[in-house]
Amino acid sequence: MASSTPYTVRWGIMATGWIAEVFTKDLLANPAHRNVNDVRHEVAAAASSSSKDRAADFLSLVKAPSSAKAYGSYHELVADPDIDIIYVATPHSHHFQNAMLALEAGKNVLCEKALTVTASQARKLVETARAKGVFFMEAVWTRYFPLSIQVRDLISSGAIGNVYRTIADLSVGRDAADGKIDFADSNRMVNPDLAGGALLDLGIYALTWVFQTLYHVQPEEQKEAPTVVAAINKYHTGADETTSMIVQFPQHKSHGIALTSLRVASDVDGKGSGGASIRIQGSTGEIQVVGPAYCPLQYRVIKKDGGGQVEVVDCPIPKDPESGWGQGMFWEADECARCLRDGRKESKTLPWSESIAIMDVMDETLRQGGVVYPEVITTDVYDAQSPLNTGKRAYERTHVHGIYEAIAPHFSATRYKPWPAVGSFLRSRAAGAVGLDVGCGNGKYLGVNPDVFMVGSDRSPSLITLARGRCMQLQAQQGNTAGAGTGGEVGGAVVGTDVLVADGLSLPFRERAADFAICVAVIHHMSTRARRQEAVRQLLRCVKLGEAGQAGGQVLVYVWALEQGTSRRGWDEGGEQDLLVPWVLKSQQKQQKKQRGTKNQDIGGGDSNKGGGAPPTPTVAAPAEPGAAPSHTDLVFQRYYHLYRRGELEEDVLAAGGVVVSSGYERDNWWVVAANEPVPQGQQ
Ligand SMILES: NC(=O)C1=CN([C@@H]2O[C@H](COP(=O)(O)OP(=O)(O)OC[C@H]3O[C@@H](n4cnc5c(N)ncnc54)[C@H](OP(=O)(O)O)[C@@H]3O)[C@@H](O)[C@H]2O)C=CC1
Ligand SMILES: O=C1OC[C@@H](O)[C@H](O)[C@H]1O
Repeated sequence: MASSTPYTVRWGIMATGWIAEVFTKDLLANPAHRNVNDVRHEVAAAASSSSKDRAADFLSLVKAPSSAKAYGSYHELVADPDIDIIYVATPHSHHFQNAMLALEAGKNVLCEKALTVTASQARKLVETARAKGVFFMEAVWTRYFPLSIQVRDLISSGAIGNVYRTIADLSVGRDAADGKIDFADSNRMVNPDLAGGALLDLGIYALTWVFQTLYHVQPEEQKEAPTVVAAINKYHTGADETTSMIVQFPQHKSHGIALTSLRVASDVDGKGSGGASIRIQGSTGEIQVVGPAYCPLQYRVIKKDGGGQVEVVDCPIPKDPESGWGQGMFWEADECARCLRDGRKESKTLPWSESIAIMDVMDETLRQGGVVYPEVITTDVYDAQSPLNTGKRAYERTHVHGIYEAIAPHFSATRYKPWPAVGSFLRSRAAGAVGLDVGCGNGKYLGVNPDVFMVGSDRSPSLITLARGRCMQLQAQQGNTAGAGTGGEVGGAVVGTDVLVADGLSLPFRERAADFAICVAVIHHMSTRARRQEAVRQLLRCVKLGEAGQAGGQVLVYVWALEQGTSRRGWDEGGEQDLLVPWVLKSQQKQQKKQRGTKNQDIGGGDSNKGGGAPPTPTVAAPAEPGAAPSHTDLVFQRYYHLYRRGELEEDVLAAGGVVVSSGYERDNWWVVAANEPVPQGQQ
């Protein structure tokens, strides 16, 4: 119902990435140019989890009005009373926690697709929206296109008879010559930490077409949840690269074939020569939808008795002539506005139950294909302080990963002696055992026991380059010139080492692959307890289980202690546990002098594994650790540490599902030897 004064919705934009930009520019396009006069949109604020500056830059990029506020955290955004609805534009991995943050704050929410990582998360969001009495919708923009509305209307009117089959494909050909996919492993498209993979990002659109043509149009009382048979090819990161689903509605005698891939393309030459990517097949005709499944611009109707005539309907996206902008995302925003205006909590075009039904299909598909995402992104337990809500990732990126990248050579030059207790642990491992060194830094532990096979991993590519050099050196020393990662028999001793870049929170090793693992001075760099516990869980996952009465694989973990009463640092019981600790990069001249005179016993929380982010901006000559005052030419990098209090590491082992074999304190560090719960005999 149109009124003379358009209903105005004030939007808060959560995240500042690609789609946030596209959507926000669409919000700012004049609705009159798409013949919409009953609603309008205002951009009230944007928030970045990285910094307030980034949010401000985003607002100026999209040309938001100067009244729009910039926030440096998602928490501040959802607390703003001048916002009616939050648009969640973070990666899929974050949707559950971020949407929940907004719903819990009593905000209406439009959340990007795929709604969540799991169906159970989607159900929790819906329950919360219902309990809070707020509007909530999944942002599948395609549903609100005039083209989609026309196609659904044609089906409902019986224009092609009973629809028995829909074939829908959304695939992008990013196959690379070296067998890889043309996305960096860290990219959200293939990174399991960000719920990457073809299905959740692209397959959702193929399923959208299956659902809006076979399910949405079913009469309410006959709505039928489908079954699914799926096949998945996994990429080396663990995300799905090609996924095919047969979605069956047995009572309606219909099949949906939903296809998606990062290897092959729906539009093979980028010119549309591949034909329609969606075919909706009815008893008396067929509708073909042309263009990418997320943003099709044409459909064709072919009737069985049409004598070869094809009706072609173009549905262009109107642009705002002033800005030249218009991408078609404004239609879903208009739907949100109308729902808010009319007091509706869910959209009839994409009801909650339908989003959940689609998530159920995706859940089952991932299950059948064996795709497993990390717990931190699949949990359906809301945590306002989850790193997904606080942006601690950015904090670690700045104060851990980036720093190790920047200081790697200096760090390595001062960290070459194995800690004695770690050395003893390694030397006591059985000959032929396979061990992991998670957060291996420059690889100083890799050659301690030449009778075991060691695989080192680290988050920092620069440190791994140094560690790789160390592997080569070890093998050369032992007469094996074959190079790192090869192993071989040398003078009776077996040499086997290899190194790779990997994040301690998503280790690429097969479950139970190792006999033991070490993780020295790594976990204290993780900025939430959940992440620290997840790191322990990952280590335990990689080592063998023990049968009743028999020890399984052991995991040695070292972390920096809060109780450092005897050290010069002055930290002790009851003090602040989360600290920034300076790393002073001495001016070159001083460094050379120091290295010549160094007797580095090298114990203390100075090692790390974390690296790979953007290089941090060091300060010059900030106060350093007591006794190490920097001069004005020194660079000072602030590294983040969580200092463990007595007993905390053991608690984390238990929380991660492990058992404590032994534990103790050694020179400013707490350590623990952990293992998995022994498996009762006969159950292994
Ligand atoms: N409807 C559509 O056509 C499209 C929808 N999408 C959907 O939008 C969502 C975002 O995709 P897209 O914009 O391409 O992604 P981008 O990587 O471009 O942006 C994601 C943003 O999320 C924030 N963020 C918070 N935590 C993280 C993290 N750990 N890693 C990366 N980013 C983080 C960042 O903003 P900040 O630092 O400011 O917090 C970042 O800029 C996805 O769910 C995707 O499926 C994507 C493209 C098209
Ligand atoms: O939603 C989307 O549509 C367009 C694609 O390029 C993008 O990867 C996806 O997120």
